Amino acid sequence: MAKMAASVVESGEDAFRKIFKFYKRRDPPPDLKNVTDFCSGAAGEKIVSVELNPAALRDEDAAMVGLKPVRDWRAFGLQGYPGFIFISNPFLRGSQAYWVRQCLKTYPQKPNVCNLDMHMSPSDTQDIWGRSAQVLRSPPSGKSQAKTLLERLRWVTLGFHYNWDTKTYSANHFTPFPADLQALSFRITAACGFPGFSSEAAILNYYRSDSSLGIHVDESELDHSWPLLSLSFGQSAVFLLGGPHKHDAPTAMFMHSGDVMLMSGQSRLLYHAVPRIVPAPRERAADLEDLSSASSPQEGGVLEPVAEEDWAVCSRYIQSSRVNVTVRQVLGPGLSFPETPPTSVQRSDEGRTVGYLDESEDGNRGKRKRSCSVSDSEPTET
Ligand SMILES: O=C(O)CCC(=O)C(=O)O
Ligand SMILES: [Fe+2]
Repeated sequence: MAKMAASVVESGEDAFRKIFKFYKRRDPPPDLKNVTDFCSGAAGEKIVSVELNPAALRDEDAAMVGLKPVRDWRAFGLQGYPGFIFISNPFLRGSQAYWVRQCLKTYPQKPNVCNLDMHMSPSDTQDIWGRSAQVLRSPPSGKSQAKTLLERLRWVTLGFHYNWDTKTYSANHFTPFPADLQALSFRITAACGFPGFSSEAAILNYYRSDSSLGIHVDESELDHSWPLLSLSFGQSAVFLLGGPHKHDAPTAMFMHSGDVMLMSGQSRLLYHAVPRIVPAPRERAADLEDLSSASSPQEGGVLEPVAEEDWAVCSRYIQSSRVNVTVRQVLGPGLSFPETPPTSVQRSDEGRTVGYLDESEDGNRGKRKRSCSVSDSEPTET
C-alpha cells in the first residue's frame, strides 16, 4: 500500500482516489494482502493496542445491550491516526442478531426516513419488511425476480434526519431516536472515554455485494468534539481511512461483522470511504448465525429474542449484504441550529448514482454532484 501510495503521489495523481479505484475494481479483483486486519493481525504494521478502562462500563450494563465485559474487548489504534479506536467485535455471541433485526425490520419503519421515500409514496414505503419478508423467506427460485424493497434499501436516517442535498441537519426534521440504539451507543462511547454521549442522529447504510461509498468527511454535525461511532454487521468491508485532506493516501482496513469503530479527536474529521464489500470470514459468519447461544434477555435489558421466522429473513439478506450504522451527536452544550434553515431541496433519485465525490472523482462522470450515499456498482475506469 505504502509503495502504491508513493508511486501515485509521484505521478501527481490523487492518492485517495487511485486507491479507492484499486479496491473497487471488479476485473481483475484487487489483491487484499495490504488490507489491515485487526482481527488476525494481518498487514498490521501500524496497529497499536489501546487500553480501555473496564470500570467505565459495568458488566451488567454491557450485557444488557449485548456487549461483552469491557475487559474482554480487544481495542486497537493505528499509528498516525490519534483518536481512532477500533474494537474487534465486542458483542456477546448470538447478540448481533438482535441489532441486525432492528436494522432490517424496525429502523426502516416510519417515521424514519429512507432512500425509497424519495420516489415512492409513504403508503408504499410503510411496510418495507412486511412486503419483502415473504419473498426473502422462500428459497431462491432460480428465476430472476424483481428486487424486494429491502433489497432496494440503501439508507435510513434516524433522529435529526440528514438532508443529503443541503448536507445539514435541522431542528424541524427530527423524530425520536431509538432508545435501544441510544443505550448501545452511550455505553460503547462511555467505555471508550466519552461519557455523556447523546445519540442525536444516525445514518444506516445498506450495502449489497457490489455497493460502495465514496470519499467523504462527516462534518455536518455542529460539535466535532464528540466521536463518530460506527457499527458493522453482515458481510465485511474494505474501509479506507485517509487524512485531513481529500487527496491524502488512506490506510485500508477490514471491517467485519460486529466490529466497532470510533473516529474521535484528531481522527474525527478524516476523509474515509468504502470501496468494496467482501465475504465475511467463516468464523464471523458463524458467530452471526449462532442464534442458539444468544444470552437470555436481561432484566431491564434492551435485547429481545429474535423470532426464528424473522431471522430466516435477516439471515438470507445478510448473506450478501452489509449494514453499517454511524451514530452522531449533532449538537454540543449550548448549541442550537441556525435560525433560518437552508431551503430544502427535494431528492429526485434513490441516491444510487453518487458518492461523496465530485462527479469527476468517482467514475460517475456525467452524474450530478450529490452528497454521499451508498451507490451500486457502475463501470469504473481502471
Ligand atoms: O459503511 C461504513 O463503514 C462507513 C459509513 C460512513 O462513512 C458514513 O455513513 O458516513
Ligand atoms: Fe462517513
